[in-house]
Amino acid sequence: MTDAAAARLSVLLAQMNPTVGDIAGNVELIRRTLDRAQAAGADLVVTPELSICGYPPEDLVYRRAFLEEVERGVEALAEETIGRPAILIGAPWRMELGVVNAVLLLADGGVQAVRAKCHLPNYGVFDEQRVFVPGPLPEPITWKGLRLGVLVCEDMWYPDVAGHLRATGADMLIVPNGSPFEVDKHEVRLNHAVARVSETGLPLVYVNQVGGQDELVFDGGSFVVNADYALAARAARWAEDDLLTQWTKSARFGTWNVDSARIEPQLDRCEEIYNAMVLGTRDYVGKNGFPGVILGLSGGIDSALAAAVAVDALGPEKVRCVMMPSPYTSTHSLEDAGAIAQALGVRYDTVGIGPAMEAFDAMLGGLFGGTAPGITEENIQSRTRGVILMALSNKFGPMVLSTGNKSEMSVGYATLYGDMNGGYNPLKDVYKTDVFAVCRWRNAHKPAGALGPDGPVMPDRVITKPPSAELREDQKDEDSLPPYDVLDAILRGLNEDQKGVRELVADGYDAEVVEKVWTLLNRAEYKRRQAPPGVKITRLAFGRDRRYPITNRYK
Ligand SMILES: Nc1ncnc2c1ncn2[C@@H]1O[C@H](COP(=O)(O)OP(=O)(O)OC[C@H]2O[C@@H]([n+]3cccc(C(=O)O)c3)[C@H](O)[C@@H]2O)[C@@H](O)[C@H]1O
Ligand SMILES: Nc1ncnc2c1ncn2[C@@H]1O[C@H](COP(=O)(O)OP(=O)(O)OP(=O)(O)O)[C@@H](O)[C@H]1O
Ligand SMILES: NC(=O)CC[C@H](N)C(=O)O
Repeated sequence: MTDAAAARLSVLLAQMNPTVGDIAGNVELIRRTLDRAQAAGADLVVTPELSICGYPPEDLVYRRAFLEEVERGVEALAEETIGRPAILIGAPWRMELGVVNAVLLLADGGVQAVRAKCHLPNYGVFDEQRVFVPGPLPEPITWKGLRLGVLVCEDMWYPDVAGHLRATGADMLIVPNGSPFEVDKHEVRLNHAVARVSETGLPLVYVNQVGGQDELVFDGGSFVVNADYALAARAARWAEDDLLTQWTKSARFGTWNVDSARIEPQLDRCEEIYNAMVLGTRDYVGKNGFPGVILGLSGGIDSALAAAVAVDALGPEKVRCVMMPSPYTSTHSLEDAGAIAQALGVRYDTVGIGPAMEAFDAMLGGLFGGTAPGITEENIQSRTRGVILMALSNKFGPMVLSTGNKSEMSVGYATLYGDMNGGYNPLKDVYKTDVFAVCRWRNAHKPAGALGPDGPVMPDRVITKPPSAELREDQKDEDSLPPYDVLDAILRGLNEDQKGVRELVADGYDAEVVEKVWTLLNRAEYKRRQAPPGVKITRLAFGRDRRYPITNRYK
């Protein structure tokens, strides 16, 4: 593509994994992408939203030095474009109206154009109105005779920006995104894209970020929808990808369309959830510089899944598991924990907690004299395990993974400063019923890019036996909680669907059970506020998605 009369164009969708705040590192990533794009013969490279600083930069945007470093990075990249492909990059950008969430066209050695995001999302996990000002409706960027209609992420979720670009002569819509993962969200994105194509008659290029950032994970899945609504290209999910697309201009209609590109397959629900946990864990551990992780392996399903995720994310040599039996630990738990460690190929140690339990009984006996043993003593077991894991973390450096699933985090069935210890929790947004399904799925499949074993990662018995915390004789989770299928259905109603107790009772759930779950859910807010971060998977994850007061008398 060299001039206005040309009818061919090659666009590279650069689905990259930037690190928030690592401007030099991200500039280098973009520079290398530019090298590959040039080698592949691309005319234009499109990178994700705020690609130079990573998304979301949050309050870093308030810092002048940060914005200045971004500007220097942009200048350096602009110089790289002499005699090379042009590139659209995302950057927080100082303008007269304030700091905007911008897209810049770098070409021929300079910044050729700047466009700002109009719709700043401020719901769910997003807080963009806190740090950015909205831009005016953008007009197309003229480049080599083409009119590029650039809009940023949330701008694609409404008709007005695309409509204005169409009205002002855009040839195509190009959307850089920082769109975090939620189960089934790729369909939602595609539906918005097709709606914009249908309203404007223009093809649409969607480029998403990939990678983990604290509680968010970005799943990639960049794509192109042609003007006839056909999906013309789709990049890999859950991995960096350069998706090269070849475009031609129809001599008859004057429209641009992709006529050759890869279309990667869709994934099923369990594979999505599993990949989200793996990438979230890999990037949290890697981007925060830990040599590996350590976790308590009980022989139960939650720690088995956390261990499998960690091994698939980091490789077995970076995962350490510790069995910490008490007098209540069953033989099958010891056998199963050993079998899981063997299947995963991880270092496995055993540290019994019996001596600590006796020591606490002796130390506290004088003060506890005359009281019946109960939850207090059970929590001491959990806390002893937490102390052991934190000691190993301090001594050898691996970060502790905590393993509480979303059902437990909802009702507060976890011990503060005990099994809630940890730096990151891969299962935090996965309900127990999904834990079962995902374990079955992983035992039968190994996802692309996983560093763990090809075969099963845990014995079947770990999935089929009744869950138990083994904090006293013959304890089962279902002694104190409704069966997990009922509990999770009620929790999904209360959490993701924002239903009230009365609505759930009208849906057929037992009033007493719903009341109990609602009370437990509210009461556990203080625990969740002290819980480690974990990857967002559902429409409503605990964390920024759900901001409830701790001190709260609303019934
Ligand atoms: N509003 C509030 N704001 C701040 N702190 C508050 C608080 N309310 C209580 N607290 C504090 O929290 C303490 C209670 O919390 P905590 O010490 O954690 O103890 P607690 O929640 O009473 O007990 C732990 C629960 O988790 C269950 N558990 C434990 C371990 C594993 C599993 C499993 O199934 O995997 C289940 C166990 O059966 C029990 O129901 C109170 O003693 C008080 O100090
Ligand atoms: N005997 C044990 N040895 C090592 N770690 C343990 C042991 N018991 C509990 N833990 C740790 O504490 C976490 C919570 O354990 P608990 O058994 O109470 O609950 P759970 O939700 O049933 O988890 P799991 O399914 O992993 O057993 C476990 O996931 C594990 O990391
Ligand atoms: N970065 C954004 O603007 C994200 C908001 C958008 N609705 C999404 O999740 O895809």
